[in-house]
Amino acid sequence: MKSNSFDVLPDERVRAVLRRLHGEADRQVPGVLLQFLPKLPRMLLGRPVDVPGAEVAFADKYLAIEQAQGAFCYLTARALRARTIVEFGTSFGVSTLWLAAAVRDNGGGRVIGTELLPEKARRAQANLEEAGLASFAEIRVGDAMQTLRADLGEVDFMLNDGFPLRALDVLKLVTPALRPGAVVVTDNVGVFKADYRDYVTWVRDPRNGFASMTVPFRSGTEYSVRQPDAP
Ligand SMILES: C[S@@+](CC[C@H](N)C(=O)[O-])C[C@H]1O[C@@H](n2cnc3c(N)ncnc32)[C@H](O)[C@@H]1O
Repeated sequence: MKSNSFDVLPDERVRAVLRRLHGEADRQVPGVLLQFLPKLPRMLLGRPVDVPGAEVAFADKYLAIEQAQGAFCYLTARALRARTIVEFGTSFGVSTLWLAAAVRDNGGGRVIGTELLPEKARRAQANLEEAGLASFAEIRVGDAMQTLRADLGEVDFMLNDGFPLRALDVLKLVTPALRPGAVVVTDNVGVFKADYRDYVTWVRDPRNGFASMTVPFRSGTEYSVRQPDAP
């Protein structure tokens, strides 16, 4: 049977906004691939490609998680009964909408999103409002290494979807706030293998308090669970 990721969402208003946003994101994919073309030789040689300031080159691009990943995050957050979710990398808010819907359907709470670029954060806020989810998300504008430094509360779920360069630093910053059993989902570890090598090595080292594996979504998604006996 053909899967329809949007079917997991009970609210047609949220489904309608996400359908539009995923459509726009999908139409940008060929342009994004073109932008990556010059980096292809480095990727094939197993070298890192992320560079400081890369956000600016993708300022008009969604770079969103795919629909199935959105549904997977929504269902995971529902299963965890997540009330507090941290998101590194909000962009135009596609993942934020999936997560805010989960928080609302769990009875309330907040998604703490983070976006470096103010215009992207503004668009994400407008999309949350259109979906009726604005009161379940707070988008912090600026570098996640600063904006996630305080006021997180006890975190049930984290989507680590900023650029790879900062992924491990941001995870280390948020880790003390993760409750036992919290889940961390990190997109693109398969595509940006070299960029995420240190991240994956760290999160899979049991001494750091996670159990972790790659889930075979198109781009390779690392799925990590904070262990109850974590240090
Ligand atoms: C892959 S996109 C996020 C896509 C989004 N999660 C979605 O599914 O729609 C990554 C985003 O992280 C933002 N970003 C990169 N580095 C950042 C940083 N240090 N702090 C906050 N945001 C950052 C970029 O501007 C970009 O919009």
